[in-house]
Amino acid sequence: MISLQQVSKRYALREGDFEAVKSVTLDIAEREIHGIIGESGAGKSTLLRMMNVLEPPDEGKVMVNGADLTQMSEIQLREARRSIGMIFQQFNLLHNRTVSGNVATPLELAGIPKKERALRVAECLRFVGLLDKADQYPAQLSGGQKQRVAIARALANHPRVLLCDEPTSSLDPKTTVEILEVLRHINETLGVTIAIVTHEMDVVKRICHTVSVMENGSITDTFALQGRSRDSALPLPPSFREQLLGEAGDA
Ligand SMILES: Nc1ncnc2c1ncn2[C@@H]1O[C@H](COP(=O)(O)OP(=O)(O)OP(=O)(O)O)[C@@H](O)[C@H]1O
Repeated sequence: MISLQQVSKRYALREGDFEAVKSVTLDIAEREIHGIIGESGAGKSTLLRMMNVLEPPDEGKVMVNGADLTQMSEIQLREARRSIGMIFQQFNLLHNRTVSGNVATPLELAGIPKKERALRVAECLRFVGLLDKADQYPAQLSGGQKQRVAIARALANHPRVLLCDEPTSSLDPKTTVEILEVLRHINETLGVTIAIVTHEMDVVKRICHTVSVMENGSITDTFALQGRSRDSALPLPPSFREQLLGEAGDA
């Protein structure tokens, strides 16, 4: 479903080029929840943002749902991105629009007629349990509620893929669990493939089927959790693997 083939990303810094992602190859199967875990600065967010070419790779291919995003024109890319939703740590809501206005935004951009739009907004808000907040503004909501709005917005165009960049890092433990359950529900009931970047082991243990460990711009390990059969693409167990597999049974 998502296939990164030897993707690299360099940033030009005053002291020279810095390679944030170094020739990474990664395949995420349809309906999988794949975690990308690693320390701060490892390149996780950069890698995730390459999956919808929000960050264009300097080298390599990005295939999503059989199409090569790196070969697309801006117009084709805009169309392809409709099937790839994204959520962020800081929610990225529009503060001057109501909850329903936020969820309606991608539908407006896609040219969906008003009546159909209103029905879809209500459907998405019902899905995340926030229909009663439709007319409120983001400032009136808790962090967990804001992330639910962001999720509803990401679902509006019926995506096949959802990219999550540290979606629970601003939330308390109880709200984190609630949001992860929403993501699991999306995966199970809508069949959406999910890639989730996190530095929290608990996030991976709770919902991921497979996980990649990132260090210094490279993936050093990829393996399956929760009894899912997906063999490691790379040898040898570093500490993340031991910690995750050692306790995965309790998850
Ligand atoms: N636009 C940019 N310009 C220059 N350097 C960047 C840019 N974006 C990211 N970097 C650098 O690339 C490296 C990887 O960043 P990235 O945000 O992908 O890491 P991360 O693993 O997601 O870290 P964190 O968990 O702290 O968000 C970091 O050293 C970062 O400083």
